[in-house]
Amino acid sequence: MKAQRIDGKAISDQIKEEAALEAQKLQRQGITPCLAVVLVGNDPASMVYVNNKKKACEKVGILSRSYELPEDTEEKDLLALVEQLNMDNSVHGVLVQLPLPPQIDEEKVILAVDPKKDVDCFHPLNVGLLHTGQKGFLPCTPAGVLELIERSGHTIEGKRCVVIGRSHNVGKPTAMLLLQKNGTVTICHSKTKDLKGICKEADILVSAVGKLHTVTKDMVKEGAVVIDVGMNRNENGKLCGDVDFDDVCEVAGAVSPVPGGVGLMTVAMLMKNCITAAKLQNGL
Ligand SMILES: Nc1nc2c(c(=O)[nH]1)N[C@@H](CN(C=O)c1ccc(C(=O)N[C@@H](CCC(=O)O)C(=O)O)cc1)CN2
Repeated sequence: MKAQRIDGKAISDQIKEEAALEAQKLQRQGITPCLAVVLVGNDPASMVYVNNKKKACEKVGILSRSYELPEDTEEKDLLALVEQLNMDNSVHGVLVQLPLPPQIDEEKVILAVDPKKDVDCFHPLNVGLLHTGQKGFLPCTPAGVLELIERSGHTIEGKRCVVIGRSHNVGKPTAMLLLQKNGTVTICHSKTKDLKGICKEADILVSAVGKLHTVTKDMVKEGAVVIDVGMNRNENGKLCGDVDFDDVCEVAGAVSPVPGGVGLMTVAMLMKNCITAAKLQNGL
């Protein structure tokens, strides 16, 4: 059996096209959606991601405003910038790229972003809305995981879903979204006993660990949908996920690759959230 390769490029392009149509509608009403992107320091990966976000904005018709601060920026200066962006009515979304340098408390910065402009959906108020099933932003990477599953033709309702990883920004919210789609969800982590046995039961397996070779073919049920959220470098510096892609393709029904999978969806879902933010702030 050869698994379907889930095409994150095609699906993310489709979502960006949908966002572009929404942006055009807003433009016709005199509203230009605007995202402020704040980058602190010179982390090369963060610079690539921020650039990808700016390019996506351009493609969709969202204005992006870029704020690049030095590595030694003090926490109070970053908080002052966030506050200024919160108060600026022409800015609909505020995003501070993570990770931040060690002198800055990430939690404080997340709390400082106005929940109405929190297009990352990291603020506890938005996390609370998500967990109680209320309307609001959806966290970009987890929402991207669900879109990859559904838009590649797979349903979640009634399926056994296993998420490996319990991070606040990816593992937990992904599990929550799968639950909201009526999946039967298990979260596994570093202390889980019999990881292999639990994974082998999964119809939908999501790996968000950040460790090479976390998922091998002996852990995968025949025909399962496997979504790889990992972002790792192998010994040659090549970007790889958590899943042994070729190996797992021999048993799975569908697998998302890295690169070309969830990462692209993160940016596409961010575009959707920027449109949502612009609409909400204009009473639409
Ligand atoms: N404020 C935020 N910070 C971070 C987030 C986030 O959602 N908000 N997520 C990650 C990084 N990230 C987005 O910021 C991100 C990671 C990967 C990709 C991506 O397009 N990946 C490509 C490969 C790109 C490459 O070659 O390096 C892929 O998987 O195909 C986009 C965004 C941490 N910080």
